[in-house]
Amino acid sequence: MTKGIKDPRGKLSGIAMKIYVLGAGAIGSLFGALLARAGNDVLLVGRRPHVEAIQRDGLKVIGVEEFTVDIDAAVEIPEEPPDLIVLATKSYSTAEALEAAKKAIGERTWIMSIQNGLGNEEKALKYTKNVIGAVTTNGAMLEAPGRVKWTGKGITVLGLYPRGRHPFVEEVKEEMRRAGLEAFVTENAAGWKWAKAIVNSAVNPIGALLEVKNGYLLENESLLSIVMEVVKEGCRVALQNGIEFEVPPMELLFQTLERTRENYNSMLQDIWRGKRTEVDYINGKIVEYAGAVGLEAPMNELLWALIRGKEALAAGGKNADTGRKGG
Ligand SMILES: NC(=O)C1=CN([C@@H]2O[C@H](COP(=O)(O)OP(=O)(O)OC[C@H]3O[C@@H](n4cnc5c(N)ncnc54)[C@H](O)[C@@H]3O)[C@@H](O)[C@H]2O)C=CC1
Ligand SMILES: CC(C)(CO)C(=O)C(=O)O
Repeated sequence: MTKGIKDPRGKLSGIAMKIYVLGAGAIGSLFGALLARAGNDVLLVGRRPHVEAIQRDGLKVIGVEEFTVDIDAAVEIPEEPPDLIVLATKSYSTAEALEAAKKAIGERTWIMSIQNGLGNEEKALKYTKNVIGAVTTNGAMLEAPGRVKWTGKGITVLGLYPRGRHPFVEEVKEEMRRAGLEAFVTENAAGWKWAKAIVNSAVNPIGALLEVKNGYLLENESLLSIVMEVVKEGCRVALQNGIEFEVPPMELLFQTLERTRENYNSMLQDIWRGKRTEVDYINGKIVEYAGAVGLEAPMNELLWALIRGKEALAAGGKNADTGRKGG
């Protein structure tokens, strides 16, 4: 287990960054564990069962790599401003999490969203101009309190949000690389966030409605053509909103489906757990941005409504086709 010696300022001596992970669930705990193992002063801010398990036994990482890290964890964010807040809640928790964290957002504090969906960085920009947008294709799952599974090694693209460059972004990229995360800087963070959201807007709801692995969408011709039409609709909305792409979403779609053939997507997993999904911040946001520029987004609108309906059924514990209780 790694643990540094705190200096009078409360920073671990000779440590690169003081980092709070706000919303330490699956992906936040993975990023936090890796950054802590690399010697950063990391605090995970999460929910009680997970926090207490970490305080008792450290945080165990399994899957791609296996290690245990002795890392600070708390249910409340401290007032002392860190260098970096990694925003890792689900998108529907962002507003509340940031409002609760505002006491910790100092003049020099940066906020980096590693979330899926649209609108998170805009919420962070209400508190500071120091915002980084990041897209990660790493996969993580919280197996139990105090234990996170690194389910898939991917890349993380990060940049000053909405676009541009800043030396601090390069520093974060270097820290992520030192931590064993494959990280790259982009000057077009907004374009990457939109490209990922457009891929999610097509893959997640269709995979969730049919309850199939991502690979099935590749193998079934008629389904793939629908997925591609949803991607095209999202691209039209993005371009009309002035978004440019470094990687075309259609290319990212096929890369993603190939790489994650065996995945049940996160929206389907949330539905199976009877949890709220992020559909409002994926398909819902695309519908909102379409309206803002006088466009219609009928496919996103339909998928948004269908997933809301499926969420309601799952929350009520009913299975649509039989009406029987449970899965
Ligand atoms: N899990 C994954 O493999 C990946 C997730 N993402 C994205 O990252 C974001 C987080 O996803 P997950 O880690 O899977 O979700 P999660 O639900 O496992 O983790 C979020 C955690 O934040 C906690 N939380 C919410 N509000 C809080 C607050 N105010 N203070 C403290 N804790 C709070 C929740 O209770 C939860 O434990 C989502 O936008 C997701 O789409 C992106 C890539 C991969
Ligand atoms: C890329 C994809 C679709 C992988 O499953 C994902 O981001 C998710 O499941 O939310």
